[in-house]
Formats: sequence, C-alpha cells, structure tokens
Amino acid sequence: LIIPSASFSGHRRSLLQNDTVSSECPLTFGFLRRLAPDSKRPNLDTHSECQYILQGLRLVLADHLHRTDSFLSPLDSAESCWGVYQSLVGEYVPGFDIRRRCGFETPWIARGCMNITTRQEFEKAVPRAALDDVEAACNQSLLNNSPCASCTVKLAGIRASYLQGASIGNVSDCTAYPFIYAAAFSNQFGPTDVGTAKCLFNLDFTSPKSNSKRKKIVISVVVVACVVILVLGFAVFWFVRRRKERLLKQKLKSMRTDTNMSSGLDSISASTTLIRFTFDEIKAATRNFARDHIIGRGGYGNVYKGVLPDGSEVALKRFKNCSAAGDASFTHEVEVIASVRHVNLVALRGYCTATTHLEGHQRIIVCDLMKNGSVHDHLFGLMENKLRRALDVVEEDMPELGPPELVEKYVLVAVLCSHPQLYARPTMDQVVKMLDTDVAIPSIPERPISLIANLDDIERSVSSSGSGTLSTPAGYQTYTYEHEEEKEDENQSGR
Ligand SMILES: Nc1ncnc2c1ncn2[C@@H]1O[C@H](COP(=O)(O)OP(=O)(O)OP(=O)(O)O)[C@@H](O)[C@H]1O
Repeated sequence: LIIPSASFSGHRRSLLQNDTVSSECPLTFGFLRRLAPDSKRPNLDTHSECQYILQGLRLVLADHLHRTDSFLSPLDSAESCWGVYQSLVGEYVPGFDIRRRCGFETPWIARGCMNITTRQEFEKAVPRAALDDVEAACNQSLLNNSPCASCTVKLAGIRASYLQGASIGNVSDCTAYPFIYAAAFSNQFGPTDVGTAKCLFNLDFTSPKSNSKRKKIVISVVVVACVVILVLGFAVFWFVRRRKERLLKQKLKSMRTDTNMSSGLDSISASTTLIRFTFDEIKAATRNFARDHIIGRGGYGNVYKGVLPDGSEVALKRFKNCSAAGDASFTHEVEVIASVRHVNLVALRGYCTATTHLEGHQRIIVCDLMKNGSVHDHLFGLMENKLRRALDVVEEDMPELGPPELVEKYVLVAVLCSHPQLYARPTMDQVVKMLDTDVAIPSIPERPISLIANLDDIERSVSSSGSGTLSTPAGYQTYTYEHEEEKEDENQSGR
C-alpha cells in the first residue's frame, strides 16, 4: 500500500495493494495541524488516544459537511483517507496504527446514522424549530464553558429526540451526527474554530505553545511590572533620601552657624552674619562691664574687651545716654557697617539693644578685638617709623589716589567722620553718598572740647542735614572722662 503522506488535502491518488485505484480522499486533514500548529500531544493511553483520533475524524467530517453538504466521503475513498490520517497521526504518535489499535472499521467514513448522508436528509430528520434552538445556543464562541454547555445540551436532545435509529460504524454514528452538523452549520465560526473543536469534539487545540506563549506573556508582564515598580521604588527612595540629606545638610549648616556665633542668638538678616546679642550675654562677656575690661574711650562711650562663649575675644563699644527711640536707625547703621568688609576695617560681629531697669536703655556693638595695640600706639608708638616712611612715600608721589580734589574730598569726609562734635559726624549712608556722588561736603565745624551727646539728637540733627548742611547741635553736655568714670562708679555701686 502506497500512501501519500506529504499532502492532507486529499487530492492525490493512492494505490491499493491489488492494483485497484482508490478514489482520492475528499477530506481535508490539514487544518487539524493548523489548529494545533506545534501542539505536543499528551501521552495518552490507547483508549484515550483512540477517542482523540476519533474526535479528530469527526471534526474533519464536519469540515467536509460544511464544504460539500455531505456527511460522508465516497466509499472508495476510505482507504485513501485512512492513509492520509494515519500519516498525520504518525507525526504525533509515531508507530501508532490507528485502525488496528482502535478497531475502526475500514469503511467507516462511508457509513453513518440512519442512512442520513447529506445536510438535507439531516434537516428532514430533525424539525426546523429544534435546529433553530441549536443555532440559538451554538452560534457563538464556544470556547467558554457556559455557552458550550448550553450548546451540547441542545445537541444531546436532538440525538435523544430525533436520531434514535441505527448507527452504522463507530465514527459517524447518531451520537456524533448532531455535533458534526452543528459544527458545520449552527456555529458562525465553523469547524475550524478552536472553540468549536474544543466544545463539540473535546479536542483541546489550545496548544501548549500558545499556553506557554500566554504564560510567557504573563510572566513578561509580571517581570516588567516588578522591574517598573522596583525602579519607581528606587527612584522614590533616592529622591526622599536626597531630600532628607539636603534638609540635614541645611540643618547642620544652620547649626554650625549657630555654634560658631553664639547659642540662642538671632541673626539679623540672611545677607550678613550679624548677631543680635542679649544684654545678659554682653554682661557675661565683659564681666558686667568691669573696669579692667575697658580698653578705650570714644565720644559715644567706652570700649570693653570681652570673651564670647565660644572663647573668641571681642571689643564691645557701649553707647551712652541713648534711648529706645533711635534703635531703628541705629540698627540700620549697624547693618550698613556690617555689610562693608575691608582689610582696614574691623569686622562687626553683632550688636545689642535692650532696656534695663537699673541701667536704662543699652546699645552695644560687638566687633573683632584688635590685639596689636591702639591706633594711637600705631601712629605714635611702634609703628611710628614705618608710618613716617610710608607717609614720605605718599607725599613724594600719590599716583593711585587720583586728582587732588578727590583726595581733599576723602580727607574732609574722614575728618567729619572722626569729628569730636558727634552731631557733625555723617551716617554711613551719607558717607557713601558723599564719596560716590558730587554732593557737597559740609563745612567742618570748629573743634570744641569733647561733648557727650544724646544719640537721638545726633540722629535728628544728621538726618535733617542730608543736604550737606549740618544743623546746630542741641542738648550737648560737657564731656570729661572723670565725669564718665563717676557715672560708671555710680552704676556699679547701684548694681
Ligand atoms: N576693635 C577694637 N579692638 C581693640 N581696641 C579697640 C577696638 N575698637 C576700639 N578700640 C579701642 O578703643 C578706643 C576707642 O575706640 P572708639 O571706636 O570708641 O574711638 P572713636 O572712634 O574715637 O569713638 P567715637 O566714635 O565714639 O568718638 C580706640 O582708640 C582703641 O584703642
């Protein structure tokens, strides 16, 4: 027996052993393979294997019915069809002789139920209403259990009600007929649909590959989701950590600033590191303004040496006879001075304004302590020779100082700033204005003996002299060191 195995379309001729020509197999087996392209069939026992093969044949017959309106292929095509099917099955179950192992009768394909061989004969045997019922139940995707169940129940009813006659053979018997018919005509997707094959013929063509494909997709989605979640989690963690670090750094920075300056001290503004000291801190630094801490005296008051909690030594200038009314302009002055940094200027550390019961209103400025003696020392002491030499040089040629009018202006401003009559001294704003613009420099008042002034009067006087004309001082008292020391003694004994 020579059986064509390369094609399952059934259009080849096959030869019987006795040289009689078998009719071509009109059945199409190829779509079975298409339904399960790479299916790895499970290892089944012989009975189950035969059932599987039988249902496959029924599905092929349904396809044949669908195409030709005929349930059966011609009798003489049986051998040919067996051969084609054997080849196909052999690909999946090598060496499995389907007819011998399963006991299928050789002419099975040519037999059927109650001699019904065509669609018309079937539709005569079964009433239209029943067929409509079947269509209503089966004309949908049968992949899922629920529609499949309602369809198969209807089909079983057809067998029980209208196909009770004799079955010939075991392939296309009366039990199988309604299923073959339904697959061919009652379901819009036809017999080649995976759902139809699964529901009506128990052929699960949802191949392991497609299952594994689905599994792979699910696994890939889960893995990608996990990776995305991990990356997002890491990004959030990193962001939160960076933020925390930044906050911590800021905190440390501010703590460092606090520690460097003094604990519990307020910074006046973010632009300067000027500290607002409390009066208690000032008293602690100067041992309550002890006499032996006095390192100098100026028109506005004494200068004390002090030590801050961080151990740094400072000079504190305590203004006399002041009131709270002028604190705002005092603070402004202090800030302006603090914003100026120059090698020849002592750095201002901070200030203090406070009103005490016993000592009245207090204004103190705190700056770095210059340890190399007073300006006087430098001018007339150790530095005398050096200075003289420097002045000689300056006198010889003053190349970088500019024109004489400018130098004169600088000198006049300097003289005003250090004028013993306090009201004559300009504010820092006025100094800047005089140096930077062409505003006229006020004439320098006579230098009388030192005066002690009320700062409010000075402020009033100076602010009204913004045009450059100094107002007449008012309310000044004669100032002597002796007088000042007496007052301090009184203060200390009062304390
Ligand atoms: N930062 C400092 N370090 C060391 N000594 C200082 C410091 N500041 C002032 N002194 C000493 O105190 C003295 C008086 O200084 P102060 O600033 O009061 O002088 P002034 O400018 O004449 O005063 P005023 O402006 O009140 O008339 C200085 O001559 C100096 O010896």
